[in-house]
Amino acid sequence: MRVAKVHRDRLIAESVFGPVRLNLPNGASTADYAVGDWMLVEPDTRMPVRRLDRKTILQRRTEGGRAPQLIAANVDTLFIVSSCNDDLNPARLERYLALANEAGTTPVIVLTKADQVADVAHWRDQVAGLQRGLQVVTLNAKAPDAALALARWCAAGQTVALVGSSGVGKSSLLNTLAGKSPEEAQLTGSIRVADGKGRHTTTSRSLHRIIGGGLAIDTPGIRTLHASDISAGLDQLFAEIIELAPGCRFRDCTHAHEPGCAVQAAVAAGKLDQARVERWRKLLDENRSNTPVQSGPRGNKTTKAPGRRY
Ligand SMILES: Nc1nc2c(ncn2[C@@H]2O[C@H](COP(=O)(O)OP(=O)(O)OP(=O)(O)O)[C@@H](O)[C@H]2O)c(=O)[nH]1
Ligand SMILES: [Zn+2]
Repeated sequence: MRVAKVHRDRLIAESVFGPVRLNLPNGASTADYAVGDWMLVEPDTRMPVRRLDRKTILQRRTEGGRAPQLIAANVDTLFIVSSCNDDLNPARLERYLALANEAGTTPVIVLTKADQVADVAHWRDQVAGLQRGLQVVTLNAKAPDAALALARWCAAGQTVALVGSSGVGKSSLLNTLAGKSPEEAQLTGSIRVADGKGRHTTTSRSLHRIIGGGLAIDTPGIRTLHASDISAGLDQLFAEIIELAPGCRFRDCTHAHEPGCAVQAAVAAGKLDQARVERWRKLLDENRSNTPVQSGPRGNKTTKAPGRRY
């Protein structure tokens, strides 16, 4: 079965027979499970036997949170949704890219509301350089052909997740991917679930079947994202800067003020955007101050992560 919804007190999974409420053993926490998890379940008791190893895991730390909060598991592609308008924010998109990289999912930037602008290339150009090899799709989230534009990531066996700020068109896009008109979406936005007592309760759904045969996970509630617990994901995001560092005169160069700095030289030569370097530094600092490091023999002490320099 595949976990479709994680509530504080219960887990709903999709089985070949439809949605099923799982029974967790005493003391088990639903917070240990993520939407998208694959579970072996004992059919009679509906108790989990085992959670299968995760291929990818999207997670983030909430303000003051002791453990990262699981967002979604086994996501192949993360659709990072933004719109062709002035709300488009490179720093915010870079946070989502770092999240995707760290999780092991392939990020795709989806720019909605392309039908409302004359010059789509202008908006595409603003995001294309945010990561090497980054895939960018521009579309109208409400038009049926949006599903076609994203079809290569939505085939059977594929799982996508959607993230992005409020109002960028995630719900619209999800409905289009699911092949639903807005009226239908209103009616079918929730599913009926049989609980242990044979009653039916209605719950909003997080795992959606989409045309093409894949599955989509929506992620309501991720309004703001702060970088934390990221390591390789940042190096991948800012590869063009990281690769310059060996050319600096000092091995512990901070690329801020040192003589012989290859990063500053690239900025001066117009090969690297100063704003991009500043965002990189800010994200590194943010990640560092939000990431507790485990220390001590039992790993129960939390201290600030040591400064990491390139
Ligand atoms: N013209 C046009 N309108 C769009 C597009 N995408 C979304 N909209 C409209 O923008 C508004 C917000 O879209 P939603 O799909 O509700 O956005 P959301 O990201 O789900 O927002 P939250 O539910 O707040 O997270 C709605 O009025 C949509 O009809 C698009 O590509 N083109
Ligand atoms: Zn340097």
